[in-house]
Amino acid sequence: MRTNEQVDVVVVGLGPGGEHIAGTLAEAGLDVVGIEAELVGGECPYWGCVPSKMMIRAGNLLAEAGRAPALAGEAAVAPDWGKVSGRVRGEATDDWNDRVAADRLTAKGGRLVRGRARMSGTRRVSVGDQTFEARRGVVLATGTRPRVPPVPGLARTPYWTNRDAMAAKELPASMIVLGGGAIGVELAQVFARFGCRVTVVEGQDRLLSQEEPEAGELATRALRADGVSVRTAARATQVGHDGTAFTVRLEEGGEPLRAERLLVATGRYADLATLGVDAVELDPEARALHTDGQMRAADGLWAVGDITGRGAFTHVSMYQAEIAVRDILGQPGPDADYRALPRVTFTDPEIGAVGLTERQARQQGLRVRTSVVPLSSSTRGWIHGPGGEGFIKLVEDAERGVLVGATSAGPAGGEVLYGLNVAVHAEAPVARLQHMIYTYPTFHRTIEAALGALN
Ligand SMILES: Cc1cc2nc3c(=O)[nH]c(=O)nc-3n(C[C@H](O)[C@H](O)[C@H](O)COP(=O)(O)OP(=O)(O)OC[C@H]3O[C@@H](n4cnc5c(N)ncnc54)[C@H](O)[C@@H]3O)c2cc1C
Ligand SMILES: NC(=O)c1ccc[n+]([C@@H]2O[C@H](COP(=O)([O-])OP(=O)(O)OC[C@H]3O[C@@H](n4cnc5c(N)ncnc54)[C@H](O)[C@@H]3O)[C@@H](O)[C@H]2O)c1
Repeated sequence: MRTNEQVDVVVVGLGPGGEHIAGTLAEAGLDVVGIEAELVGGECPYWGCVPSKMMIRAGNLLAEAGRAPALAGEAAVAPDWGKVSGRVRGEATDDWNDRVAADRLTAKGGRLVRGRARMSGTRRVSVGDQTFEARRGVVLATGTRPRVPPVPGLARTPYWTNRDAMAAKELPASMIVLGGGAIGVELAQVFARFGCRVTVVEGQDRLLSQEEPEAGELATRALRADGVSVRTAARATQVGHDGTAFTVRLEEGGEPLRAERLLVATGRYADLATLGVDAVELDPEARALHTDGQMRAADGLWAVGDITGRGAFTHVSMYQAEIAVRDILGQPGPDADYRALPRVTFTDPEIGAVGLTERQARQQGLRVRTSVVPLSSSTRGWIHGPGGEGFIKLVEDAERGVLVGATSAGPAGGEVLYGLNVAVHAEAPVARLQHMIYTYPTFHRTIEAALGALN
């Protein structure tokens, strides 16, 4: 039987952004329905950030043990993927059970409805036989799905996406990774450290192609040091599977690549068509839902997270969620500001970046000064020895004398990034940063050297 119900707010998709909005608005006393097709919590805790970082923590331990002979003496380790998959299953994902997250929402006063929802009009959402009319409005926070490129043969094979990789109880003996972006490089390194023979096939001429060239070069060196075969500017022209192994033919010719598993990590897309956004006169073919600074996508409609195309990161989703909550509650607050958007690729070494790359800054017509200083030139980098590779790169808008972008790569590169994140966000004058006291002997002292080297 079809039912129609009025509530204050409907949140579609309960990943990091949607769950935060639904819970906070319910705590504020609104009548909130959160609709989730799969697991409350979304991609990040079950198939993304959390399990992948658990794997990386384990892989980094093995790598550190491998550095012991040069610095501290023999350290014997025997990699055991069972420990990693056991922790992912038991601690991170509760065996892919969202009971705790679902209870958290209801404890805050929100109502959870399970199912795949569609927009059916302005402030109207349908799921199964139910239609909800939202007095205040609807929030779309449905995230993204893996984009599978149209390589001939690929669709017919049992390829893996991030979800299969996160759930793997056993490690394959060999794996081809299609795509050398964040997912590709992080997982390639972890799997290689546990003994899997990995080949990364990246279409662009470097890994992490959206970051600085120096970042891609460092990632390539790091992966190769772990035994990963890195093929850049490589286009797959045919994929096959013979029941046991995958073959990938490359445009450049030669013997096809062969491996037990194939991981597709070639980016993600927002599925606006099945979400029915045409019911509110938005373009179902668009790459993302465009919003204004208060996360409004249309009358009575807000959107947050990956779906907005402003950076597919949990911290972006949470940041936008805070703004949407304020706006829905009628509280004033600043517009979303993406000038100092930080991101960290958790390879070893970590590669963090904030704001614009040098290329983006020049494309914006800025008069740019830059510097690149290796960590090895700092006392701490030299002390660290093996595993201490990294650099600081700065991008300054020379006209205004402020940093507009920076990259921090190295051990704890993502943590060192924080100071640069503040500098870009607060538009701290370079002249003031040059006369600050930097703790000795830290990795972040390299920032002082890089400020002095700007030209
Ligand atoms: C392997 C991997 C590693 C990552 N590592 C990091 C990291 O280290 N740091 C970081 O910041 N980010 C990382 N990310 C990205 C991060 O996971 C995403 O940016 C984040 O999860 C996006 O949050 P979201 O709120 O947009 O929605 P999502 O987490 O994508 O959740 C959306 C939810 O909506 C539901 N949904 C979709 N359609 C419907 C519908 N029609 N009706 C009802 N429900 C629906 C889905 O089932 C899902 O639960 C990683 C991603 C991957 C894949
Ligand atoms: N540490 C983190 O914060 C983290 C980690 C993993 C994922 N993520 C998020 O998840 C998103 C998705 O990750 P991703 O790695 O799938 O996407 P991505 O956009 O980061 O990288 C995809 C890569 O695949 C390449 N590619 C595309 N088509 C190809 C083809 N046919 N053959 C070979 N290469 C091809 C692209 O050139 C690109 O380098 C990321 O954009 C990121 O926002 C974040």
